[in-house]
Amino acid sequence: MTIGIIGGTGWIGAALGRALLATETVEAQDLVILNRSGPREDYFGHKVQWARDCRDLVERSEVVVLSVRPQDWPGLDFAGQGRLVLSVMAGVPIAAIGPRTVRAIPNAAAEIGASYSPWVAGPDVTRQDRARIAAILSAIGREEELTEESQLDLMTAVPGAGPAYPALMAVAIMRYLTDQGLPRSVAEHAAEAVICDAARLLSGRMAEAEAMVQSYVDYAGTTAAGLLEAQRLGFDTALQEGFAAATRKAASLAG
Ligand SMILES: NC(=O)C1=CN([C@@H]2O[C@H](COP(=O)(O)OP(=O)(O)OC[C@H]3O[C@@H](n4cnc5c(N)ncnc54)[C@H](OP(=O)(O)O)[C@@H]3O)[C@@H](O)[C@H]2O)C=CC1
Ligand SMILES: O=C(O)[C@@H]1CCC=N1
Repeated sequence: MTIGIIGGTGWIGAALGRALLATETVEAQDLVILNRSGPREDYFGHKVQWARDCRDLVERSEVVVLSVRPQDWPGLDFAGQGRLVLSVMAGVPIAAIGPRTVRAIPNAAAEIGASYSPWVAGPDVTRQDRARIAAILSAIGREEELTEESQLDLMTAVPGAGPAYPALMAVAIMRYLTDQGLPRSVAEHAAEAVICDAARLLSGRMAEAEAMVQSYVDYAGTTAAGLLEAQRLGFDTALQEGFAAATRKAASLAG
């Protein structure tokens, strides 16, 4: 299968291109890249094809990945020519791209093969197309087909943000500890212990998240004191409002 990535040197496009090569989902000679800044001799240790423009890329590709920023989409001289298209663009609807389009929302954990990439298929996407899309997205992590395109704005707002909200929490943890006089290095270790290590207890057990919070509250110790005060001051409300603002922004990108 030949795969072309428009935006293949960007944050998500490069993570996908690198993963497709690393997992041998595509051979280097079957990967076609287009960007704004021009060809590079080396693409993650491989010699790939570089397209002159969108038309050239589409002609050389069986599957075309669209990975430019939403604001660059209107200026892109793109015609799918009936090809299977995988768009990762936030906010750009299937109707604006073409009926044989799958829209997916990956996240930055694609860099380490740990993205969650929900996707929705357009009306002309076949069963074989779906299998191809699943194979491509599996190179960067887990994929899941959803039924409604409107669900993708929610996916953009929440899992699409990748490590952003955990990073915000890490910053808060480190600021609290350094404000109390701890060395920055110790604060970093403590934040990593919470955000990266302890949170692994939830892996594969998200259905138990509410019970986990409740078990700390019932324990009535130091963690309960902290959780209850954070909730009283609007911890949950602030996150709900943040997610809602991100969802509104995703919905507004369609113009
Ligand atoms: N970043 C994220 O966490 C996520 C991003 N997305 C979506 O993925 C898409 C890509 O985002 P991201 O990778 O972050 O963006 P980047 O800005 O990192 O990458 C954009 C890419 O598009 C290329 N490009 C821009 N304009 C053109 C053009 N006219 N012709 C050819 N190539 C062009 C750029 O080339 P050059 O480098 O040469 O300028 C670059 O390779 C977006 O639509 C975004 O909504 C979805 C989920 C998560
Ligand atoms: O922050 C952003 O705009 C990108 C697109 C989707 C998620 N992250």
